[in-house]
Amino acid sequence: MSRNLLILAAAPTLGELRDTLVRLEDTIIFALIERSQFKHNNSIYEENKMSFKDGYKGSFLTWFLKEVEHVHAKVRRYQSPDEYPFTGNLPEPVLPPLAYPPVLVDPQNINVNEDIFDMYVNTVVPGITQPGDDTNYGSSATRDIECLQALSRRIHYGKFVAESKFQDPATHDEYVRLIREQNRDRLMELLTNAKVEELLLKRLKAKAIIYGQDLSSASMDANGNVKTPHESPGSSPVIGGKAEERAKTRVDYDLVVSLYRDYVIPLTKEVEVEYLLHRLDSD
Ligand SMILES: O=C(O)C(=O)C[C@]1(C(=O)O)C=C[C@@H](O)C=C1
Repeated sequence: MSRNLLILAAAPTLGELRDTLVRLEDTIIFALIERSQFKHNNSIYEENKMSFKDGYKGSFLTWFLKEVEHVHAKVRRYQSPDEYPFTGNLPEPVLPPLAYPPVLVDPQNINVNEDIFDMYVNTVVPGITQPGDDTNYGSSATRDIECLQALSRRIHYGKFVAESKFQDPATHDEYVRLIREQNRDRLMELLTNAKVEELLLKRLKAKAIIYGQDLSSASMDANGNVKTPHESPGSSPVIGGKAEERAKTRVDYDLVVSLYRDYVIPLTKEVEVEYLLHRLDSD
């Protein structure tokens, strides 16, 4: 179960944090499925492709992000320690500040959203969408923002994960020693748990396959019951399946797995290491 960051008396446990990361897998997979129903619509991402009546210079997506983040900043989104904006110069909230318990010690206010944005626009979108332009720019960019926000939240959760590892009595002294040495490589080794990563990738593949199935009339019998794999060989669930089977799911499950393996987990670990390297700055 995940916990409300506002009512935390102490740092969440590693188990609680991992539960939140598991839940965010669902959010991310569904957001990717939502985006993949529209074509690539590359015009959204090109700088100065569209002319804005308000004089803005940049891409349609960055303009949209700026507008959305302005509204969200006003309702205190970026005061929450697990929410990080992609744009700058945001307005002050219209509501009084909330008192978040000081769980994180984050003097640098580490924010890797630039890397997340580049990875998402240049690798994820071309991978999950069909090429071409269907002019659904607003709808596509709305889904893009949902994907970006979910990825950003997941990756910056690495700060909480790092804090709980730092506070774990079994490894605390070792972390303190490595932080004092500013030993990035050893910190990376110490915080890595290969077994957890392996299980995560297996679970993610199963989820992407199951959530990605199209339960349309072709996969139902006359009574509206879902056909089991042997009744409907062509549209069977495809755990361990081939490329042509993969194309029948709403999102390419191999792509979801490689997104996590090559970007989401490494960026989370990068956030963890950066956080730890600065953990003792104010001591
Ligand atoms: O669960 C952890 O211990 C984490 O640090 C999170 C995470 C991940 O990104 O999912 C990152 C590093 C570990 O090797 C395992 C998993």
